Amino acid sequence: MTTPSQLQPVDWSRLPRRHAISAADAAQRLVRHPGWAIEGEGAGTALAKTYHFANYFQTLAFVNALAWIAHQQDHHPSLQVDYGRCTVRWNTHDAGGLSDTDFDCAQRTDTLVSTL
Ligand SMILES: C[C@H](O)[C@H](O)[C@H]1CNC2=NC(N)=NC(=O)C2=N1
Repeated sequence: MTTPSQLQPVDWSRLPRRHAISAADAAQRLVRHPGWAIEGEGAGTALAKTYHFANYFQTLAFVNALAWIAHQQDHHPSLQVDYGRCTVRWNTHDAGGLSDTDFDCAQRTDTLVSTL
């Protein structure tokens, strides 16, 4: 039987360094990410989107699949989980705001949802 300890380790050293991007730059990038919104300000600025699901089980299945992306990318979103929806907020605390990684992970989240 395969257990999590037998999975290949993720080589996080290959991930790009994370730099904060300006509010103007973030607003420009947002147009390429339908349904996502920029919330908050300063270090608390986040890229947010709410996804809707048929029931609690499907919502949690999404959360578990997203956990794999978070693990691979070494980037961990804030999640608000309700019965049939989940709000995902990407923010880079290391950079004190938004970074390329947040937009990359937003795209990965959309791609995941499109395959569920
Ligand atoms: C040491 C570790 O790589 C860092 O703390 C990572 C982990 N996960 C992270 N997740 C998020 N959302 N932002 C970060 O800056 C971040 N940094």
